[in-house]
Amino acid sequence: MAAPDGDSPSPSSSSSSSSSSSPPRCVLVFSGKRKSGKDFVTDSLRGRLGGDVCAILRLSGPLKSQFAKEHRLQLDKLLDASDYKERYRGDMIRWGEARRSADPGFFCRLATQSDGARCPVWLISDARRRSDVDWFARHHGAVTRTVRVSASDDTRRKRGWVFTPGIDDMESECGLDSGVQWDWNIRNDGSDGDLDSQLQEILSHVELQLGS
Ligand SMILES: Nc1ncnc2c1ncn2[C@@H]1O[C@H](COP(=O)(O)OP(=O)(O)OP(=O)(O)O)[C@@H](O)[C@H]1O
Ligand SMILES: C[C@@](O)(CCOP(=O)(O)O)CC(=O)O
Repeated sequence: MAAPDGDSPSPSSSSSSSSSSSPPRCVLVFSGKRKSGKDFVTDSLRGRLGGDVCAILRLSGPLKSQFAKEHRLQLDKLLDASDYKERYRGDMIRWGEARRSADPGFFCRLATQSDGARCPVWLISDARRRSDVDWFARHHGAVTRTVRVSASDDTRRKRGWVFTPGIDDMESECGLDSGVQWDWNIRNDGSDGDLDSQLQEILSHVELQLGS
């Protein structure tokens, strides 16, 4: 994976950027469109691996937290799959892009400095831009793998997705439609059984990385 993201590594943004003394043993960077099931898939993987070894790190976590503070909004509702979040999505995208244009690694660095980053396995649940993928390649390249989660528009609609111009046709949703060679492509349209068999390969990889 290429790694030019333009932010200059500092002691707090290098591979020792987590609050852990040891760097992660395995980093999985997930991407997918709205309602493709990124959270569902990463929750499912963490459920199997266990919360003691595996943390879900959301790039949108520090973004939503700061956005909620500045705009006096309810953070818990921005974090779940609610209509409330969708109401503010456009504003959050624009707010985040202003930060990213000054420092493309801004949210990657914050997410990997959270408490969860003490775990040896990181599931980065929401890469949306090339700069996100490049940041992990640059700082944790040896242990980073990428996963694209897809679902048909029909499935996504059944999960509540409504095409919204200005969101679904912009970088936040389309920035990783091409240009990345995904290590795994997960099709999340069907039953739990279908998903389980696809996740098995990823779980085997993680277990190998952990040496178990
Ligand atoms: N395989 C599945 N089986 C059952 N329900 C699913 C499955 N995948 C996703 N869902 C449900 O679809 C909805 C959207 O999934 P999820 O929140 O994981 O998507 P997302 O890609 O994280 O979306 P967003 O980017 O909008 O946050 C949730 O209610 C989730 O529980
Ligand atoms: C503002 C934004 O982070 C919202 C992401 O929300 P979610 O991952 O769909 O819950 C999207 C973006 O960064 O472009």
